[in-house]
Amino acid sequence: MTPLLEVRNVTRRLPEGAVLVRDVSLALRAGEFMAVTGPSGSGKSSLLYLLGLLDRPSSGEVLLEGQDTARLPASDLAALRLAKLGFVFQFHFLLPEFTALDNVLIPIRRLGRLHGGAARDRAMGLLEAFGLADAHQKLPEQLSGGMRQRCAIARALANDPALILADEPTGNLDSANAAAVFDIFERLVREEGRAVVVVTHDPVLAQRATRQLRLVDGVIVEDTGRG
Ligand SMILES: Nc1ncnc2c1ncn2[C@@H]1O[C@H](COP(=O)(O)OP(=O)(O)OP(=O)(O)O)[C@@H](O)[C@H]1O
Repeated sequence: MTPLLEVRNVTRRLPEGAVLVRDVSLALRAGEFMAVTGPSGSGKSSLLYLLGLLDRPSSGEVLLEGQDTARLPASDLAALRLAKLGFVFQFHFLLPEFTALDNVLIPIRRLGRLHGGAARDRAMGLLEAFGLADAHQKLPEQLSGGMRQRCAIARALANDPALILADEPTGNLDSANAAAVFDIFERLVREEGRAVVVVTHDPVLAQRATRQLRLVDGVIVEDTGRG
């Protein structure tokens, strides 16, 4: 079966020559939960941006559902990200002037597959699933840190992406809220068959993933899912 996402011999070099990611190849399938670990500056975020079509490799291929993305214009990449990928970052990036509900509704409306009540039902369903039903009219600043990050995850799932990419999503959370975020990721993988890639510094949380990818100096030094 075609992998959800495949990168082949991907290198990302800065114009002045520094190499952030060097000759990385991997395939990611539905139902995989992959933790990306490695020392600070080892290229974890750089790799995640390449996997998420937020950045382009200097060389190598990035295929989403078998489609080569190399020559797609930026607008097509943005459309693919909106429809097929969900992102969660260390900082929630919720829009401060919009309610929790509107933050989840905005990507649904931008994609335009669901309208009116159906769009609202989808957004409310996600907020309910993450314990935010009663908070749907609150602004981000009125939510706790854990609630904000769960709202950011609800937003990442708004358009039903097959793949969720998370960069240090628990970096600003206490251990209970961090564990709750990983509980959600496990559920998305086990019960819904999505794929999750999570960059984390936390070795205990990383062990909850089903696949471990370790980077040093932009190179994969361990990938338990290879083979
Ligand atoms: N656009 C850029 N311009 C210059 N340097 C960059 C750029 N992007 C990344 N870097 C540098 O490349 C290296 C790899 O960065 P990256 O953020 O991918 O590492 P990381 O493993 O995610 O690090 P951390 O764990 O500290 O977040 C770092 O030394 C970083 O400072």
